[in-house]
Amino acid sequence: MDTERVEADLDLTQPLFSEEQIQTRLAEMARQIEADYEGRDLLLVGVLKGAVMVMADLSRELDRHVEIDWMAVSSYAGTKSSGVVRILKDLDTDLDGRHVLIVEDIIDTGLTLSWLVANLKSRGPASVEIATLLRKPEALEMPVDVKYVGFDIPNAFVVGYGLDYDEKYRNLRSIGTLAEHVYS
Ligand SMILES: O=P(O)(O)OC[C@H]1O[C@H](OP(=O)(O)OP(=O)(O)O)[C@H](O)[C@@H]1O
Ligand code: HPA
Ligand SMILES: [Mg+2]
Repeated sequence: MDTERVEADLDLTQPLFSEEQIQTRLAEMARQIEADYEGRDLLLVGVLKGAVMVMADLSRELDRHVEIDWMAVSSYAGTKSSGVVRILKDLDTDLDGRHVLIVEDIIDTGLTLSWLVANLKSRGPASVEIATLLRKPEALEMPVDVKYVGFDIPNAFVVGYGLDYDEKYRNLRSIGTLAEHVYS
């Protein structure tokens, strides 16, 4: 299967958001972010690897200067959150006095982001907010205060546009739900 084109896997997914729907929503979020951070420096912190596509498109939609940095944290094995968050790669940037906007692909249980927000807040930033493309309200286990949400989605495993199952499907332009028999 790995040698076949990624579209061959599309029969395993149900479409949820098209490329166009994603880009339209990101543009709306960008307008909000531009207004809210007017006159203030802004540091975008992307969470590897899932947020790569959101960061690329959201940051280019912003009509202003931003800095971009990355963290890699991991809590997932397969389709289940382990609840234990590890830093795999830390920021290169000192957060002292900075306005930080975390850019994420998805908030599922909230374990990753609740941990990450607390971690970044301990570094003396002026502010820490979250922008996520997707959120699963029914899956939330830890409360997370999210300022910018693209779409609230049902509690099913989704792939595409950065989101993976077993490191695959990240390069799909659209987002779909993965057929349950693939991972159960
Ligand atoms: O709200 P939660 O239940 O904590 O889940 C959300 C997190 O899980 C995914 O990352 P993952 O750990 O799979 O790493 P990846 O981005 O490299 O795929 C996703 O990108 C979020 O960071
Ligand atoms: O639904 C999901 N899909 C892919 N990765 C994820 N990480 C948390 N939730 C998800
Ligand atoms: Mg993942």
